[in-house]
Amino acid sequence: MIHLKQIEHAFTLGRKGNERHVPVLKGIDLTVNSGEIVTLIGRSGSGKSTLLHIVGGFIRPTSGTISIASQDTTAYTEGQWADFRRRHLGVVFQNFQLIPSMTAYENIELPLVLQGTAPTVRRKLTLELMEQLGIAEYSDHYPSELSGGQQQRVGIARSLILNPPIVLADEPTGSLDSENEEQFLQLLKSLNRERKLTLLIITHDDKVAAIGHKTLRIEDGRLLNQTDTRKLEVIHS
Ligand SMILES: Nc1ncnc2c1ncn2[C@@H]1O[C@H](COP(=O)(O)OP(=O)(O)OP(=O)(O)O)[C@@H](O)[C@H]1O
Repeated sequence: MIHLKQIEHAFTLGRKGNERHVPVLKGIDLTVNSGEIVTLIGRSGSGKSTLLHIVGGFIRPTSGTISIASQDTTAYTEGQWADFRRRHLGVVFQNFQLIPSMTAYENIELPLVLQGTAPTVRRKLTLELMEQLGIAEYSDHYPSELSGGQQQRVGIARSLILNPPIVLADEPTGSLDSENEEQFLQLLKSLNRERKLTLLIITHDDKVAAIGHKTLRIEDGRLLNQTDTRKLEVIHS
């Protein structure tokens, strides 16, 4: 489903004429199969976010190839990536990125509005998903009126509303307490089971890493070992 081959990335720092290239990713090969949860663990600064931003098309790698859902996205323009993301990818960020002036309901509905979905269909889909994620009662709440755990659920609902087959999550439990973290991890596991959602999650938290069918460790821009913690068949049975 996601195939990265020999991805390298260097950031350019410094003024023009005096630039420095700082290599951050140094030849990453990564495969995420359909219906799999892959967790990527590593220290701060190891290159996790850069890698996820490359998979989401927010950063163009210096070299290497990217293929997602059988499409070679390596040379996509920003416009092509935006279109591709709408059809294939949901993205959950650590700080939720909810729009403060919109209610929970409006935040979740927004991708459907932008897509031009009819109001009655929008309402049905949004309410159904809020019900499924246990946030229906917070419909009229603004983000500032929600707890961290509730905001995170709104964030994931918004990333799921267009029913993407793949979700990318950057430190999704970073600001949750342990009880909310546990609930959120259960939610991700059930979405994986019920919707066969493919998940790529980056984290520095062992508890989050443990929900992966496969856990990869990144160190100084290189993937180290690959641990198949459990077999997919066992998880899905
Ligand atoms: N836009 C940028 N310009 C220059 N350097 C950057 C940029 N973004 C990241 N870096 C550098 O790339 C390296 C990897 O950063 P990245 O954010 O991918 O790490 P990370 O593993 O996600 O860290 P954290 O867990 O702290 O979020 C760091 O040394 C960082 O300083």
